[in-house]
Amino acid sequence: MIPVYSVAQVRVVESQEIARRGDATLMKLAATALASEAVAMLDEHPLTTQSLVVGLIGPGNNGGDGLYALAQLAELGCSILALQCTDKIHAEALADYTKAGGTLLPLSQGQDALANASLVIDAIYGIGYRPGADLPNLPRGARVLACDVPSGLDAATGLADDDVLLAERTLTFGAMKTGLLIGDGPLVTGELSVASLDFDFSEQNAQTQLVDENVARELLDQHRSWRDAGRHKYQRGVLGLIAGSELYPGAAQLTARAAVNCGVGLLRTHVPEEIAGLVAAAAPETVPLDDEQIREALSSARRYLHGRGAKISAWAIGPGLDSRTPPTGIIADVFTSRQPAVIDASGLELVPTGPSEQPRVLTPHAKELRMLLRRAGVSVTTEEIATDPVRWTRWAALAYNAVVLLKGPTSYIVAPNGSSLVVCHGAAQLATAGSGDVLTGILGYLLSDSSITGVSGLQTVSNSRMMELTACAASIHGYLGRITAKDGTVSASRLIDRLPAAMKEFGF
Ligand SMILES: NC(=O)C1=CN([C@@H]2O[C@H](COP(=O)(O)OP(=O)(O)OC[C@H]3O[C@@H](n4cnc5c(N)ncnc54)[C@H](OP(=O)(O)O)[C@@H]3O)[C@@H](O)[C@H]2O)[C@@H](O)CC1
Ligand SMILES: Nc1ncnc2c1ncn2[C@@H]1O[C@H](COP(=O)(O)OP(=O)(O)O)[C@@H](O)[C@H]1O
Repeated sequence: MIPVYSVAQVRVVESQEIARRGDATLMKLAATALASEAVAMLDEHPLTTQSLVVGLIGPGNNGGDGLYALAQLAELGCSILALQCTDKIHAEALADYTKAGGTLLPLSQGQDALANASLVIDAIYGIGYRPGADLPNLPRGARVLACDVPSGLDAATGLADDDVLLAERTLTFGAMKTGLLIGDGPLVTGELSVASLDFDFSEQNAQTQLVDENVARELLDQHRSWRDAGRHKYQRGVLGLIAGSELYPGAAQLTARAAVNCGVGLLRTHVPEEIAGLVAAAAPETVPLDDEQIREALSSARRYLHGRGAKISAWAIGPGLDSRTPPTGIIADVFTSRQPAVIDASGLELVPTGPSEQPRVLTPHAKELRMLLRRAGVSVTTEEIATDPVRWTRWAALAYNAVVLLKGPTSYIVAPNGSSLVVCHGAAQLATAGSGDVLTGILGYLLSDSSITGVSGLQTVSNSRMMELTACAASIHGYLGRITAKDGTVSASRLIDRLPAAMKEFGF
């Protein structure tokens, strides 16, 4: 997990580190990390003067980082140019840069250089940014590496000015900062990484934890064993899907196909008779599940306490249910079980508030979260949710005693105890009908697989593991969106077609 801190916390630790190691040392360390990120982006071995790196230099330490990095890049062999974007400039860094043979021009004289640049380093403003500055327009297609924070983004609030400098990559210093992950942050940072510079955050409590793809891979690997290869399909895990209606016949098919393409041991589907044929045709691997069989599965799961095998390992409830005629009774029975469940879409209208024995993940988008909160007696607008998403998601987690995943460009995963995870940097094209149904299929599958949940016998899945698996599902979904978007427009069906390849990337 990558701990995330507020800008205020970063400032506190930064001042301790400056006292310990000195300002210039830290800036040079930051610059070295920035220069090597630039080298990685140029992807030229060895660097030649053909590569021109242009630095946009601001008035404070962020500009200082940029100048030191340019000086280092000159030593590595590429052409460099600094463009002064504001009246002030960091004097010591400028002296170092000039000593390395660097030229400084006013921004107004740099248009040709910007048009020819192999790479632009945005070192105008970092965490000292106040909204409302004049920011330069860059040529279309410019490749931008942001130093610490894209200029024009408020690293505390995540709000970006309209003319924020969009980055292909952002290298942030000291620690991951909240504003890079909330609001506009994920839309403007591009690929995001941290150069920790060995800052000591041991006296600070992280605001939340970021789960990126590498972290997701580690979390998924935690309970895998070579013995997994010996499991039969029931041991692997059976997912029970309660979904679909004549009104929304597609959603159940999408979730079913997604779970099947994830490689689920067995998928059993409870859908209305009218659409059973459609679901079977869309996912012939599935086996139908009627009311009686569900009751049998639930009772056999209870008997499991006395040694008999449970037939369903996890549940996915809600995609495409008609909220006017849902199978209320059978769903209420499932809610009394101890098998983990993911509950989405109209299923959210049925989930009870209060304590429960079932480990649950609710997956609302903002409007559904508002509905969940209303059902729990809390009145809030979607605008209020957007301003403080973690707070309102936690309210729902508390009211429903469940892990709640608030979906959107950034996914917030919050447990009743207030702990939270963040997943972001999925493709914007994931905002397409049915993509949430695909997510439900992925998460349902993860919850059903014993080697992923790490539970056996009488154990039930802890909320912290439910959170981790929810973050893994969101991470796989984000990755899936990105690889699908690479070679064309995105639809839920195209996402599903790409799932086997995406799952392989996560160790399946
Ligand atoms: N944290 C760390 O661990 C490390 C941090 N390091 C680096 O330090 C950076 C922070 O440096 P910083 O404090 O000098 O702030 P920075 O963003 O350069 O800008 C401040 C200047 O911009 C000005 N200004 C702002 N908004 C404006 C506006 N709208 N319109 C006009 N002017 C505006 C502002 O003016 P003022 O508010 O003073 O009037 C001030 O002059 C950080 O991002 C990272 O790169 C590394 O070196 C080492 C490790
Ligand atoms: N702008 C965006 N960038 C990245 N991911 C997004 C964006 N908007 C939505 N998503 C993701 O797309 C999915 C949409 O789910 P949902 O709203 O339930 O759609 P549906 O009900 O049509 O299936 C969620 O996983 C959400 O996190």
